[in-house]
Amino acid sequence: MELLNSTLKQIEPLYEDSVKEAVKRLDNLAKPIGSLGYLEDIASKMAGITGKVHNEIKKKNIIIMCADNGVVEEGVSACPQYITAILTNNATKGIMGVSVLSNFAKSDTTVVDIGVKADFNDLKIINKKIDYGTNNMLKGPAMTREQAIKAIETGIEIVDNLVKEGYDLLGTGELGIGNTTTSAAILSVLSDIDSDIIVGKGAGLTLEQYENKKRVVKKSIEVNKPDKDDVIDVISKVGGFDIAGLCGCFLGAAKNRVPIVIDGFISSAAALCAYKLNPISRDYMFPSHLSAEPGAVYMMKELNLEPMLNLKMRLGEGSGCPLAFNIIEAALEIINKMGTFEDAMINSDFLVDIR
Ligand SMILES: O=C(O)c1ccc[n+]([C@@H]2O[C@H](COP(=O)([O-])O)[C@@H](O)[C@H]2O)c1
Ligand SMILES: Cc1cc2nc[nH]c2cc1C
Repeated sequence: MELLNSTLKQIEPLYEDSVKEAVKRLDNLAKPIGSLGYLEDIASKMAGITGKVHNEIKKKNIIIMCADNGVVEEGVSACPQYITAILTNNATKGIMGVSVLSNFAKSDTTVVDIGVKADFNDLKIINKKIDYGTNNMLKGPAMTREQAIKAIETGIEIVDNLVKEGYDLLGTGELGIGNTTTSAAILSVLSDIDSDIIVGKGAGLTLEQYENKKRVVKKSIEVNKPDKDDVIDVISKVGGFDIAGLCGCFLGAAKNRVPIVIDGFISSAAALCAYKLNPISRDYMFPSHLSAEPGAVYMMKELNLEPMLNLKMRLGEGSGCPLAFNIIEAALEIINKMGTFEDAMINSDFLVDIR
């Protein structure tokens, strides 16, 4: 609890002076004011994070938290539980969606076993297992309060280490069969929105399975009665180790003043938990895309963030992060390299006075 508490205390707002300075420079560039839209917001937010108008990304990393969910025994996913272990094992082999896109964006990945129901012999998978999956939240709390805190602190530690290694742009991803169910439950509790309009088909469900998933989410909330004002209570009762770990990543990134990208529905649930634990942590978040999962739009509303892209993606894994990395780096190129109106005038001094 000490690491979580100290992290929450150390999170500070953006450097407003640097934001203002960046906006001033952007307004002076050779373009109509505001015409580069969201790219300008990204560039000025980056200035607020680092305290510098000019920024350059040196090393990028996507943290993939992998965990199993006990609620899968209720038939909430199209996939059997062992798929989580297979996906986790393949996440270090360069063939998964996130791996390919991450390589394309010249990013690294960090694969963390925070609670998969299997053991791995691949040393590239970081073993931070809290337990072999959570308990079935339909029958009681998914995990203990201590486990939730330990998982959040694991995420903070992973980020602390990556920052020490020189990573200056982070992404968040996950692998975990059943985690769209836990994410929907978390969002419903934290937002007071009826879970029926949040629950989606996740990795794919028949209509009958979908109706069952809605029942399971609603009943799990009824059974556990999570306290919406106590985020740790919500995570421990209806969350997962992956969401808790990613929540820690968002808090750790904010503490270290490092930008961190949100991927899809599950990653957004973790971001929302971090935001509720310390609202300032949101200043360090960049939402990559709007997941096709129906609850994703409510996640963004609750966070009051606007995703950069809408590609109808619903893969998870962190697959939206490399795309956002490219956009963030493009925004930095603009503020670093575009000329001002003054530069444009100097370049044109061969013209006779046409004013
Ligand atoms: O992040 C998303 O937007 C997203 C939407 C649908 C599915 N997923 C991925 O699919 C898995 C969860 O789906 P499900 O149906 O088992 O809850 C998990 O491994 C996620 O990475 C991810
Ligand atoms: C079934 C399946 C679920 C996934 N969740 C994230 N990536 C995935 C890839 C597959 C193949």
